[in-house]
Amino acid sequence: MASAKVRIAARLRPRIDGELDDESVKIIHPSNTTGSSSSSTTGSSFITVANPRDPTQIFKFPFTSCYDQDSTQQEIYRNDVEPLLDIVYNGVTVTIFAYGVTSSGKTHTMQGTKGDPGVIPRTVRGMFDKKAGIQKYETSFTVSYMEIYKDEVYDLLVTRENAPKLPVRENDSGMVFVANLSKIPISDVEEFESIYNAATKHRSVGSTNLNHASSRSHAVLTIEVTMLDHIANTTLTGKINLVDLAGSENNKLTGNDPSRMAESAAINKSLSVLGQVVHALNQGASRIPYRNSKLTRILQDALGGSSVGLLICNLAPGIKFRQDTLNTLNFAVRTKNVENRPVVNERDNRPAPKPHFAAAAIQPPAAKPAPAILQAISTTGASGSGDRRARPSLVPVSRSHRMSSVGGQGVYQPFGLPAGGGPSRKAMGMSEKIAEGDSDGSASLGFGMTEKEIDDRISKAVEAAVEAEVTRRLAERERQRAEEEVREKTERATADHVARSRSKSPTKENSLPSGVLTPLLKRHKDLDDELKNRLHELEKKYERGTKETALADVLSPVSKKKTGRAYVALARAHSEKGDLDVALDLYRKAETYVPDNIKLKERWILFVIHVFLLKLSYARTRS
Ligand SMILES: Nc1ncnc2c1ncn2[C@@H]1O[C@H](COP(=O)(O)OP(=O)(O)OP(=O)(O)O)[C@@H](O)[C@H]1O
Repeated sequence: MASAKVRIAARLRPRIDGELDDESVKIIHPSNTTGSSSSSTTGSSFITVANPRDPTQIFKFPFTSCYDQDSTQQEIYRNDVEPLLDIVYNGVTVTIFAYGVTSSGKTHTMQGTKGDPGVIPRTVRGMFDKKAGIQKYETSFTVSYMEIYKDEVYDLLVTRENAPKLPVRENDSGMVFVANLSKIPISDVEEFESIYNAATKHRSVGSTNLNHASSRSHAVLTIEVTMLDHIANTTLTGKINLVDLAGSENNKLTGNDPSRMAESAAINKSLSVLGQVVHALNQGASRIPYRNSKLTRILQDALGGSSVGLLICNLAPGIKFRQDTLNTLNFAVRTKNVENRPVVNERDNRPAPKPHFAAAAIQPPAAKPAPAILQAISTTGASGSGDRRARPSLVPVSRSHRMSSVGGQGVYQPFGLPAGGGPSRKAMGMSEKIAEGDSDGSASLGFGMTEKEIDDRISKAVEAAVEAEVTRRLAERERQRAEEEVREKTERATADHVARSRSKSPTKENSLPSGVLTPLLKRHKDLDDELKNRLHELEKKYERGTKETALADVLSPVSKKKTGRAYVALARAHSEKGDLDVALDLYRKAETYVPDNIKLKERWILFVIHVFLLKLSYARTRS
């Protein structure tokens, strides 16, 4: 299956007023190219950076596209962005992101100014220009625009006061998407510009020592093009994500106040997770930490996924940025090894074959398996094959979508649609053929049966299946009812017992006999430091009787898991000491942190039953 590496372009911005530039960052073009940028075909431009600690040592970074201080917005668009539009028009998702330290020129490159527009406005114009040359489809466009601010996603196309935090979700096929994000239809460039200009004002921007209009969020603009082919009855969906990342920051240089610091911490954390994702992909790690930040979850498709990626690295020339420049270039070097497996998003709009023919006793000739990349990809980024398989597109694709892997020589070769006639088409052919029979349903279909006989067989098979399903559901309902009854009884008994012990000793429920951790920690020498610290914290908190209420909501998934584990360990320790009520409560608390952990739920229910039975037998013995 053809793969495509993430393409890299690097751009050095000009020196700005008051900035000291010792010219230690240089763009070197091959002698045979004219102008300020290399074409993407020469591949021999490179960037040199002097080591900040030892200026005699020069680091060299070769990239296919390098742009110096005199490069223009048009050059970048023409060389690196415009060729990607054909890919979008072939039903593939393209993601372009601008990366670099704060004030390195990301927003200038992506957004630009009214007089000197950047990648975003040029891309939209280019998309509309290309549409005119495509007669085959009925084409429509939509725009969506979001920002990720302090690891929360907001819709930039709604007014700020009304903008709720949007959840990032995964559909049944493992596609990551932002729920409830608006998608506005656009019919021309002017319409786009009025929406975009208004929305950009909603973006979180603040002043720092390094940039008076510094982006405090990551912004993701998506243009989706839907192409309806009325003759073939298919829909092709191409997308381009244009991402202006917030810049990494050194708080000593930015002079950030406490509120800027909080923003800065979120920015630096998400960028560091981005680095970890790239590192893990390069290592062929079994777990890629996409889920550790919203940014990487949303960009999952562009890194090791099914879209085509272009990373524009923005560099600032000032002396004070030297280390950041090296960090950015090192990130670019690592990213250029990341491989994606682009797929074409095409949906067959023809009605599915009648279900009874599909399920019939007569089996149509076995269709070849669809080249659906979705079958082969890991949907969570956390599963374990270890290879660098593509992850799914950001596009939530309906089940009827046909996803074909993109063939061809490389990312920048425009490619045609895969030839028609996939399995669904074959199945369709079959049903069409059967439907040609006589209207009285008595025509022989060449399988030794009339259509009526086939229908009878199918009806019987369906009836039997329905009956079996009804029986299964009734049994399941009965089982759940019985379980519920046991649980209710147990809870009632436990509540009575707790109430009784409370009346005897009001503080007992929250008290933790000191030293309970010592034997536990001795036994579990393998507990890591973080878990140990967490246990100590919990012990203290428990002694103070602190309420857990909203804590579970604010922790990261990893912290929640660790806290859940810590509670389980404490619960066990208490259970072994015979403090069953305390243990019960701790299990319940553990469950609030990891509500999806079925094993824990089972363990908790068993424990509740165990306590209930113990108490019952104790009560019987006493009476
Ligand atoms: N190629 C360029 N030509 C002229 N000016 C530029 C260029 N690139 C950046 N600048 C100027 O440099 C300053 C910083 O650029 P910009 O705001 O785009 O940086 P940024 O990387 O987006 O910063 P932040 O991460 O803080 O948002 C701006 O004043 C911008 O106009």
